[in-house]
Amino acid sequence: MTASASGFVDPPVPAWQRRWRDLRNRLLANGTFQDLAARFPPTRFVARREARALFDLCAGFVYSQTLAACVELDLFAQLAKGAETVEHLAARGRLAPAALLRLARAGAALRLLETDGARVALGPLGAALLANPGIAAMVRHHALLYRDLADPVGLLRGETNATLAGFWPYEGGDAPRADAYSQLMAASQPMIAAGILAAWKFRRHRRILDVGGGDGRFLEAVAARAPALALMLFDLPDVAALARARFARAGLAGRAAAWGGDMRVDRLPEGADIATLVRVLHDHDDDDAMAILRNVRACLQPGATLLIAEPLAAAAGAAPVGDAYFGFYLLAMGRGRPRRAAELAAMAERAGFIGARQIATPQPLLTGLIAARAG
Ligand SMILES: CC(C)=CCC/C(C)=C/CC/C(C)=C/C=C/C(C)=C/C=C/C=C(C)/C=C/C=C(C)/C=C/C=C(C)/C=C/CC(C)(C)O
Ligand SMILES: C[S@@+](CC[C@H](N)C(=O)[O-])C[C@H]1O[C@@H](n2cnc3c(N)ncnc32)[C@H](O)[C@@H]1O
Repeated sequence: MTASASGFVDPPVPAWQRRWRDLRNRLLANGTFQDLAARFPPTRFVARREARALFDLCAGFVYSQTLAACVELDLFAQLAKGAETVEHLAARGRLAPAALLRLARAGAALRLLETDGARVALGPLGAALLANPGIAAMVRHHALLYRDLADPVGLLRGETNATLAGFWPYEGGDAPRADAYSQLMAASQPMIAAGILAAWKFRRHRRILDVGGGDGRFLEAVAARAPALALMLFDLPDVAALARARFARAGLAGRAAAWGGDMRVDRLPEGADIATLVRVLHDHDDDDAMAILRNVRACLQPGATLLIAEPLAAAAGAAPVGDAYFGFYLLAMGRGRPRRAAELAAMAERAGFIGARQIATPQPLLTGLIAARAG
């Protein structure tokens, strides 16, 4: 592994791969080669696939906004029970029928919807979205992210006053905003919890401490799977108060407790045999992430388990999610970075954990999982 000036760690590229990359790039950047490849039957398929991939990158924002329009008009929920006529959907959305049909055709091209021109039904991706209401919440939330990304170079230069940073006011205490971001996290948490619960058996533990546990949505899901487990949560004071309210509503007050404070410096509650950091470390720059890991280690007995769950950089089959999506998301948020599994494992070991290893999850696109033991 080699560390660059920015602190990012990349495996070295072998010399033969660098030579092949240079040759490939010289060919691909040559217009005559492209013309020939597009006409020559054996390479035509690849040429079309690459052109389509590049077009999709050019048009990605338009596709995202097609999805945003469907979500804003609540089309997926309206179609949950079956197809509806273009006229009916147009009237509900206060659109001209021709405008609704334009959206339906765009949605059909993106597999979100299906239409025969008179009626509109869910497409396979629209149907999948219905099962995960957190996706629609994220699509709505992206209005903030895309505003900040209107000038991506300005954002990279640190010249943009990013609105997303104001959505996540970790410093300073702001109860209404903590409520807003905790609602967004709670809406998307079931997708994350499902992956973690499929990959790790919580029944074998006695007491869990969820650090940066938000409003307790993750612990509520764990509690249903492990009925004997005692539940502890630590988060900023305004958020810990939301967790207490959720535990009371869910009838968990007898087995759950929440503490408020700063997880980087304040003493964490002791006695857990498993501590979890779910979508927490990537929000923080390296010094703070190390402070959190050391603080978690300090509250655990040797042998206790640490689970880190977050989208990983360079995840097999999901590389753009970590490095492109979360790379820019966290830049707009003003701190943190996506990390590779090996980086997180090395950081956990520097903080006093041993045996750090990656655990497979059913949807690496949504969350990666690292397990380690307190040394
Ligand atoms: C039935 C027939 C005929 C065939 C079946 C064929 C078959 C088996 C098909 C598979 C169907 C299937 C199981 C589909 C499943 C689809 C799923 C699970 C889709 C899930 C999609 C999830 C998405 C799009 C998630 C998006 C999440 C986002 C954008 C999350 C953003 C998170 C943010 C911004 C977090 C911020 C936290 C912070 C601040 C960084 O810490
Ligand atoms: C992205 S959210 C994840 C919440 C939850 N784990 C989930 O996955 O839904 C990060 C959480 O860390 C909390 N947090 C951020 N900085 C903190 C700090 N210094 N001390 C305690 N909690 C903090 C936030 O309040 C928030 O609830």
